[in-house]
Amino acid sequence: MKVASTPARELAIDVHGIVKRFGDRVAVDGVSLRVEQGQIVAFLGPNGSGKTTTMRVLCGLLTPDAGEGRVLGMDLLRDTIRIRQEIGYMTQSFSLYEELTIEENLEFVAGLYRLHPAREHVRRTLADLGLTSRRNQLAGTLSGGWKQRLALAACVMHQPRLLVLDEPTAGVDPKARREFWQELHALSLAGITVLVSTHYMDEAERCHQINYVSQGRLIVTGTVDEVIARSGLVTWVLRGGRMDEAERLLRAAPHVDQVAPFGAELHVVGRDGPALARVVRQIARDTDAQAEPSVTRLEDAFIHFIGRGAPDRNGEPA
Ligand SMILES: Nc1ncnc2c1ncn2[C@@H]1O[C@H](COP(=O)(O)OP(=O)(O)OP(=O)(O)O)[C@@H](O)[C@H]1O
Repeated sequence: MKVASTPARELAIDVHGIVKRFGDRVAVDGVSLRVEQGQIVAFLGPNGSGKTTTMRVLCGLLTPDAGEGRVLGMDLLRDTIRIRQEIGYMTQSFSLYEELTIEENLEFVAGLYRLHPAREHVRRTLADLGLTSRRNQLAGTLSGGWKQRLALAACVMHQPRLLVLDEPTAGVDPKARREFWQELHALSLAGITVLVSTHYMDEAERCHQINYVSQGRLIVTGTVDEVIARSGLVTWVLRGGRMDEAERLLRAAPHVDQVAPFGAELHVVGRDGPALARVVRQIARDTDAQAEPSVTRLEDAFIHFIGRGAPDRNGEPA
């Protein structure tokens, strides 16, 4: 046993070369990933890029066609039943019994998982998720945010070590989304590893690790800062002056990869820093605008990665 190579923090996920095919379609294409225990990990990418399939393979719900690795210290290929017992999975269309109360829904789930004593598991889960005062409310009368909180309660009641959430906040208002993310961070602090797919940049920015998926491949992995740095992009902001004209000139200018209006500002992004600076300063002068360098945002980095998308294996446009 090589003690010296033991990582500082235990790895919840350590997989290599994962491939998953559906017929001729390669949904996951050679994914390798390491995730430390207790991290919140985002999967981003266009619809159909393989986020859900990747997460399903990683939590033992789908068997990969190739690849190997360990999840929660167990063998991804041999220990799938044991891995599944340790995961909580919230699908895109989580289902609740609308005609049952919050408490009755959780009692039902406790029965499915054969949790004993069920009453105690339900009581603890209601308290942990801030649902106790609403426990007698019918699920069908809950707002989107509370329904989603109940769905989260249902998938953490059996105390999983790995939580898999497939676009959990789609259609939920900003306040409820923020509260939901506070819950995820509390779970993370308790040592639970969270895999979450999302299309929201602000949610990605709340994660310890971001994975950008395109056509089944991991295009980039890292922290927010690492992902932005890997894009190699430089950003300038223009304000004041004749913005319509500035935008038109910038779109036609060399060394400008992206131009995006934000309120009264234009964000201009490119890869060649000195060349971009020259172009932006000239156009700012010509349009009576002020120009200054700015911080590259995650969204700009992703738009850059989308544009570069990996070669398509499935014969569809990138
Ligand atoms: N059970 C299945 N049988 C056949 N093809 C599938 C199956 N599940 C997924 N696919 C295909 O695999 C590819 C990846 O799908 P997946 O659902 O993983 O993408 P996604 O990034 O999660 O998409 P979305 O953002 O729309 O949820 C798609 O082309 C999809 O049609």
